[in-house]
Amino acid sequence: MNIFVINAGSSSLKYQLFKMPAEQPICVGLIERIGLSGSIINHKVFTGGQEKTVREELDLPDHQAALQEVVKLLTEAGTGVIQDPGEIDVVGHRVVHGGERFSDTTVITPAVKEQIKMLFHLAPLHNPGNFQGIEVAENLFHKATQVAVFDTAFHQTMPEKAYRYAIPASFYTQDGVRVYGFHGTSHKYVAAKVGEYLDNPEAKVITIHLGNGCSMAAVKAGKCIDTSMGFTPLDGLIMGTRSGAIDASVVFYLASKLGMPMEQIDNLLNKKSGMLGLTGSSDMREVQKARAAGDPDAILAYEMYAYRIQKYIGSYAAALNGVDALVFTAGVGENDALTRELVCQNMEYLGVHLDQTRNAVRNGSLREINTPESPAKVLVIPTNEELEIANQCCQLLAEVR
Ligand SMILES: Nc1ncnc2c1ncn2[C@@H]1O[C@H](COP(=O)(O)OP(=O)(O)O)[C@@H](O)[C@H]1O
Ligand SMILES: CC(=O)OP(=O)(O)O
Ligand SMILES: [Mg+2]
Repeated sequence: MNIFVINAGSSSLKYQLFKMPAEQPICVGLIERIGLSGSIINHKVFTGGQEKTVREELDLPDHQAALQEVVKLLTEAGTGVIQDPGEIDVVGHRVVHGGERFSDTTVITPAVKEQIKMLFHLAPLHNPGNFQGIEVAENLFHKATQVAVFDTAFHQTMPEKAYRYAIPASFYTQDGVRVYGFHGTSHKYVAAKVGEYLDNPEAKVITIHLGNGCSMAAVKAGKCIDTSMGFTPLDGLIMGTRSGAIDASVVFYLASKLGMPMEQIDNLLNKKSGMLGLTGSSDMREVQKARAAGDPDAILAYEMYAYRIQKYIGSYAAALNGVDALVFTAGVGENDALTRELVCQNMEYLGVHLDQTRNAVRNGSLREINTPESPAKVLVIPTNEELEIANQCCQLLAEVR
């Protein structure tokens, strides 16, 4: 069975074609810096034991433009891997917000699409792009079964004390205002890898997903017990363009004292804040360069970014009653040794001891970066949301057939 997976993040579009259940990748692609100048496409094809990479640089203003490029790469001579769209049996879509309605992987029907559309305002950087992906895929691969895998699903195991807000209950029961949590597919994938690596299915793990969007999860015995994003992907950590946790009164102040319309405040906190607001760039590679050049804004932004993560580590260690492993994943978590170093400073009280030499190594596989004596493990685990989505599609279709 050929499963094509589309993972639209806020700044990126990732896609993979797999032969399942063998988990054999046929092509893998990553488009970065969507919406910024100089978007980068990396498209890799695996045929007959050989690997061929195509790299392109062009300006892609939005996810729609990015998807059009993907379609070209998939089908054109030289880069293509399919002759006929009918070769794709299933398209697996990452959908970020599933609301209260979707806690499991689901086959996409017109009613499901309607629901995803109704959640646009709760995930403005994501659900619209996810929806576009579904529409493009339905047109292109009209014979394929379209499946949605929700970022919110893995967090459904949180206890009520973790997912409720201390506001009158009717806002939860009638309006669904609660913590949902996001990046669930990634947290689930890396937490499972830690369980295997430690050979301890009961492990107490803190997963730290640092991409353009950033979130953490406290995971006990493979199940999420708390997470840092909330009702929407705006809460918690400092991100590429999002503020993360902020006193709600700031919103009232901006509205009533400064006269900012709600839409503008929403835009400010989701798209103009975080590292972008603090330094002028949402791309951690650029912030890192500025920091190395002595830019005080970049130095402070790095400190704030790491300090926020440390505070969540402390609270999740409390929630878990200890920690067996910290896991860094996603674009920044996998690649930025400096972030990992700053986060792991002053963590001896938790038994976290980072090994600088191991931390500096860069490769694409699971690696341990703590000292040999460190009671807690510190791991870098490349996430693979696409593979997790492909596996979940297989499981769902085995159940419904
Ligand atoms: N070598 C690197 N060093 C530091 N940051 C990096 C590196 N490579 C990628 N990143 C950062 O990863 C982030 C994107 O991560 P990713 O997980 O792809 O994001 P998303 O899926 O949220 O769009 C960007 O901020 C980018 O700067
Ligand atoms: C939910 C979220 O923030 O996703 P991403 O990091 O892919 O933008
Ligand atoms: Mg992502």
